[in-house]
Order: sequence, then C-alpha cells, then structure tokens
Amino acid sequence: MLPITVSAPAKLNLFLHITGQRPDGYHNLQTLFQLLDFGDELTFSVRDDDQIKLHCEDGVLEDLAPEDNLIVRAAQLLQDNAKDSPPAHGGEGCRGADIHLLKRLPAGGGLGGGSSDAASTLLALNQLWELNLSIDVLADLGRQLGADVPVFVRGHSAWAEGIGEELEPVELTERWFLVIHPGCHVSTKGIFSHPQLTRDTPAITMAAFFTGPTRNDFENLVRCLAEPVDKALIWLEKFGEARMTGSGACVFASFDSEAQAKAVLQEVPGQWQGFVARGVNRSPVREQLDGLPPG
Ligand SMILES: C[C@@](CO)(OP(=O)(O)O)[C@H](O)COP(=O)(O)OP(=O)(O)OC[C@H]1O[C@@H](n2ccc(N)nc2=O)[C@H](O)[C@@H]1O
Ligand SMILES: Nc1ncnc2c1ncn2[C@@H]1O[C@H](COP(=O)(O)OP(=O)(O)O)[C@@H](O)[C@H]1O
Repeated sequence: MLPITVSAPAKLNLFLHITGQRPDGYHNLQTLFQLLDFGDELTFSVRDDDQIKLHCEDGVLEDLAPEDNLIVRAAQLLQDNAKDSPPAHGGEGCRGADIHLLKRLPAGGGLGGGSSDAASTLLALNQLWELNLSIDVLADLGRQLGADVPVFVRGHSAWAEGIGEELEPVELTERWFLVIHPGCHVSTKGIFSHPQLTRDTPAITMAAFFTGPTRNDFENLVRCLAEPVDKALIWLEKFGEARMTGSGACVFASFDSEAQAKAVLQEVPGQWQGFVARGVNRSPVREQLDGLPPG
C-alpha cells in the first residue's frame, strides 16, 4: 500500500453559545463550525510491525509526550477497535504506521488542529489498513478522543449542539478569512472551568443565527485574562467584525475576496502570526479519501 498524504483542516467557530453544563461537567453548546482549506499535513505509511511512530520537525509539539499526542491516540484507538478483525492481507503486524506531521496550526489556538489531526488519522488509517469502518463508527471513535473530533471526521461545515458532536451539515457562503494568532495559549479545559464563564445563554434556532446577534461566550472572559487576544481583536476590528474562535486564542474576520483578506494580512503587526484561508463546506480530506461506506 502506497503512503497517503492528507490535510488536517482548521475550523473556526463562527459563533459559540454555552447553553448549560451537564452532570458530567461537560458543557452544552451551540456553535457553527466553518471548515477552512488550510491546516496541518499528515503522511501515513504502513509498517511491517504493529508500532505507531510519529515523526515531526524538531521543536514542534515538543512539550507533548508521543503517547499524549492525539494522532498516536487516534491510531491506537483504531488498532484496538480492529484487533478482532483479521488484517486484509493476512499475517501479523500490518497495522502499524509511520506518521509524518507537518504542523502549521498553532496548538491550543481554537482552530481544532489536534482534533483535526486525530480525525485525519482515523480516516487515513481506516483506508490504509483496509478496515472499511463507516463514517458513523469513525465519528464515534473520534468523540472518545475529543468533542471537536466528529466534525472533522464527518468533514462538513456544520451547526453543532450537545457538546459539539450533534452535527447538522450546512452550506455556507464560501468567504475568505484572515486568522491571527496573538501568540498566547488558552487552555480549553481551564477556561471551560472558569467560575466567571457565561454558561446560561438561551438556545437559539439556526435561522436566528443568520438574522440576529450572536457572540462567542468565551470571548469577553478571555479578553480579560489574555491581553494579547484583546489587543488583536481591537486591531482587527478596524477592518471588519472580528471574533475569537473556540476557546481562543486565535481571532478572525471574514472578507468577500482573497485579495481583501491578503491586503489586511500585509498590515498585521510583526508580533503576531496570521494566515488567509478560504472557508469550505466540505473538508479536503473527505474530498480526497472517497470510497468510504456511508455512515
Ligand atoms: C471550545 C471548542 C469549540 O469548538 O474548541 P477549541 O477551543 O478547543 O478549539 C470545543 O468545544 C472544545 O473541544 P475539544 O478541544 O475537543 O475538547 P475536549 O478535548 O473534548 O475537552 C477538553 C476539556 O474541555 C471541557 N469541555 C469540552 C467540550 C465541552 N462541550 N464542554 C467542556 O466542558 C472539558 O473540561 C474537557 O475536559
Ligand atoms: N497533534 C496535536 N496537535 C496539537 N495539539 C495536540 C495534538 N495532540 C494533542 N494535543 C494537545 O491538545 C491541545 C489542544 O490542541 P488544539 O486542538 O490544536 O487546540 P484547540 O483545542 O484550542 O483548537 C494542545 O494544547 C495539546 O496539548
């Protein structure tokens, strides 16, 4: 089997309302996931043993032990799930993989990079190991890795409820986004457990999103706790409506054209990283890995 190279696209949360907290501590939310055509890149090749080896550039994710990396965790979960079905080509040990990661998305940026890496791993190894698992099964495995993984497995921009796993695909006008990383990191777990987080926003309908005011319920709190996020939002607001994605720290604004977004990118102050990407309704990974049985 030849190696497979796939992308792991970023997401933006076009809005994010926290509507309550569940007995298990997780929060119910409403959000609109917008997939982007920009992300990490992963190359998978089958090993002739059963090991999962992750390779990435020196310094990238160096604080993370390999066994904690969502890529390795996704591959192991898939291995465990498939251990009772014989390998397609017979014999032992063709369910190992060498995985090369080109990391472009800032970890903990609210762009879902780790979750998308995990989803792309499930999708690519399902194909490479010839497991033939359905998208529903892969999305359920993804959910065990993180609330944001299923949307990347299903691979469509989506309206989400529950903890982010109840998904309804949406067709959004494909706009251009400028995304700025203000250089700080916001812990998702930490901010979800903050006593001052707004947790009681009334639920809205999808129609209300398109006509009424929405916000990101993390934004005001993160602005107070992380000054670089506040500064980046103030700067970006000069060019249009600026908002934070997920639990931060990245902020974004949308534009009608690539040229407009790139013109603002040129102006981004040197202390911040930025990129321009197109909003896409369908994930490039799902476009690439066709032939999966329907969920
Ligand atoms: C906030 C969002 C919005 O899309 O994105 P990010 O900012 O992480 O990109 C997500 O809800 C993040 O999803 P994800 O990053 O997969 O979270 P998980 O790994 O499942 O959970 C990390 C921690 O966040 C908390 N958590 C997560 C999701 C949720 N609906 N309620 C929660 O309370 C839990 O404390 C959990 O231990
Ligand atoms: N492959 C990975 N890429 C990025 N982060 C990862 C990965 N695997 C595990 N993580 C952990 O997940 C956390 C959240 O990462 P990420 O999904 O990029 O951000 P966010 O949840 O803010 O969108 C990181 O801080 C890191 O500790």
